[in-house]
Amino acid sequence: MSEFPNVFDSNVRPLIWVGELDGHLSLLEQKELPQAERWLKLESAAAVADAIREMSVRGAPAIGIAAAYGVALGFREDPTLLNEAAKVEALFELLAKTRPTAVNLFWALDRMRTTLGTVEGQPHQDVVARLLAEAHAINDEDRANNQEMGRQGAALLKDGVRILTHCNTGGLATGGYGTALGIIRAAKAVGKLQHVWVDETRPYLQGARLTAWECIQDEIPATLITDNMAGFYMQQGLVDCVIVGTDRVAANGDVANKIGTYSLAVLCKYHKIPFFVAAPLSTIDLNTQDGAGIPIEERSSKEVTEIQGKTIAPEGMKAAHPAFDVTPAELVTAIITEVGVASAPYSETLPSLFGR
Ligand SMILES: CSC[C@@H](O)[C@@H](O)C(=O)COP(=O)(O)O
Repeated sequence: MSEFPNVFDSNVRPLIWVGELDGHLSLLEQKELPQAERWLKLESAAAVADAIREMSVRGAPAIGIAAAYGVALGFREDPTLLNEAAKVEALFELLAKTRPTAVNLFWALDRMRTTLGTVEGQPHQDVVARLLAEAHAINDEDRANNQEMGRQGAALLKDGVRILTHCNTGGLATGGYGTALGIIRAAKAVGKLQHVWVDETRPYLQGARLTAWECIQDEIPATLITDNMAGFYMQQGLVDCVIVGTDRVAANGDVANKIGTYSLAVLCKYHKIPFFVAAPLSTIDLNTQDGAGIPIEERSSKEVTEIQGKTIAPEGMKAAHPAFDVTPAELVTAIITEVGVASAPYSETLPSLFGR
């Protein structure tokens, strides 16, 4: 049994620091959910980098939070980093190279680098303490931002809403509560939610394994569907809106998210259904002009030819696995953030969320 507070509620938090300065990062192993609830004990930057690369932790905000703890652990492990700039660069590179698409990773590393700049010349213990405090802040702020995003998003929805969602955007993908799934949680909390259609999200099955798990824990009324059923239920008039998360929003409002998101947006356009994107400010990348500038991660073809270690395609069959796609801004009804809701023209409304 887990030594942690009940994870089977809306307090699902995949990243928990245990102990003080000499403690460790406890990470809920997402590859084993829903079959097993196992917590990994991470005590080094390399272990954190592996956990991100191998998807023991995944989801844009959660990747960023893990990387922030990775920086703190890297400095704790090796006091010589204080005097060797090349080692600091190697640490940041180790973490930055884990996954390319979610901008939260780079956002969190930038924030840790800025923090590092404020403790120059200080004793090792103090530097580690400051870095750890920043990682905690990133973790806690993300959760609070998700709750606010939930409030903002729920206000847009009608009573009795039936929502379709893709991938996993819940507590597991964040510091807690979730982005798109956070809005769904909030809609339930205010009594507006009728039902959720959960896309299984081939090939990695984040919907079937993780979102379904969170819905069961929180008693969110939901039905699991395969990705190719979305159009069927829209045609039947049983979907009022789609809400998804995102790994990176470009300055023009193009949205990168889990492969299959673009197809949903096109279906929404045909069926005249609102297509909402939940994005904390940490996922909005004003430095990337449009979707063409967003790197799309290509993952192992085995994740397509195998399901949970069992081969489903004939030996020798090639398979492709772009892990994300880009939905053009023109298909996005609104982008819901913790500081407000943006709609087209995004090149004007997104900067204004940052007070620009
Ligand atoms: C809050 S989660 C938003 C996105 O990160 C989510 O929709 C997603 O695409 C996750 O992809 P993953 O490959 O599982 O890390």
